[in-house]
Amino acid sequence: MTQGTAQVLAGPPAAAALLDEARRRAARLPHPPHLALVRVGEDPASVSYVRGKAKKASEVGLSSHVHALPGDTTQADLLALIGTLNADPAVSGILVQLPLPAHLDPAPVLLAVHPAKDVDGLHPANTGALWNAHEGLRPCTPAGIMALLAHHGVPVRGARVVVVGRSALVGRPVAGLLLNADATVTLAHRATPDLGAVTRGADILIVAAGQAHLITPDMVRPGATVVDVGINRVPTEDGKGRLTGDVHPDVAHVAGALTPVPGGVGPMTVAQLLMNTVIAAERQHAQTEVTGELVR
Ligand SMILES: NC(=O)C1=CN([C@@H]2O[C@H](COP(=O)(O)OP(=O)(O)OC[C@H]3O[C@@H](n4cnc5c(N)ncnc54)[C@H](OP(=O)(O)O)[C@@H]3O)[C@@H](O)[C@H]2O)C=CC1
Ligand SMILES: Nc1nc(=O)c2c([nH]1)NC[C@@H]1CN(c3ccc(C(=O)N[C@@H](CCC(=O)O)C(=O)O)cc3)C=[N+]21
Repeated sequence: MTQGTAQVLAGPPAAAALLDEARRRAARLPHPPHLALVRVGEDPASVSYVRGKAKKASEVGLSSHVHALPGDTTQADLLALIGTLNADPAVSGILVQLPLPAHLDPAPVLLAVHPAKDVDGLHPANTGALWNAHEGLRPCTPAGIMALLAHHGVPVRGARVVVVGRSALVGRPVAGLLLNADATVTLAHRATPDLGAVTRGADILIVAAGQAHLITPDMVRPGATVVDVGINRVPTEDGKGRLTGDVHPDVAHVAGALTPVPGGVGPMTVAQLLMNTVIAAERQHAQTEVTGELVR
């Protein structure tokens, strides 16, 4: 049997287009949008992601500040910082990097971020808006996936889409965005019987399970578009480890198109965060023009 190789849906060129738009729109505002990045503790992945976000922010002309809190920060102290950032008119967007240390409860923290500054799109006001197709800030990875599909010309309207994973950060919101874009959406999770039978029904398969190589070639419809959201660190001989996705590399012989890891969804997440910061700043500016102040 001759096997094909899937088209690579590369993240960097699609992210560059999004970053260009963010840069252009930021330059039209009277002040550069400001992103407050809140990190608690020293989780190495979080340290590296937050550093990457701050670096990209400066590249598109946004200002940013990393609020690095010690690992033993109390819930009250974290909420107090968010309150200060909410009240500061110079702050356009606030991102609290997840996961938080185990002694902190993320739900009240996400609730505390003002919805107009919630550039992660995780406040219930924004998730509710998404599910009802109302205006709001959209979560970065899901919105980044939509931008990646659009950039590469993958049609969503009418497509049968299967999303593996139902987290608040990825699975649920990407399903909502796809539904809003007129896809027929199925959500699968650990209690889904015969996962392969479900995923084989997908024209577009989105995998956000956090399980290295969960999706094997037999689980993919020939010619399908596969979006691999998973970021799994696997050990290597040199001890440094390497990143791999939730999709087995051999899926490239079955799929029509496939996002790589790294270099697929990851760069879109960061670009969309900066786009969201610009959108938040634009809306705050428009509101200030009308009312003379930011309504809270
Ligand atoms: N590239 C990027 O920008 C980003 C990448 N990620 C990565 O994406 C992955 C998912 O992240 P996140 O959504 O936060 O993870 P969570 O662990 O919060 O959620 C994982 C979901 O996958 C489901 N799942 C896990 N194993 C299976 C299985 N064997 N069969 C079916 N469903 C399964 C779980 O089901 P159940 O609900 O039943 O437990 C759950 O709904 C991770 O690797 C993460 O690192 C995350 C954010 C951004
Ligand atoms: N409040 C919150 N919002 C998030 O958006 C959020 C979060 N918490 N916690 C963790 C996850 C994970 N996440 C990623 C961001 C960038 C890459 C990324 O840039 N990845 C590169 C590789 C990076 C590398 O080499 O380490 C790539 O895939 O090419 C990956 C993952 C955002 N998350």
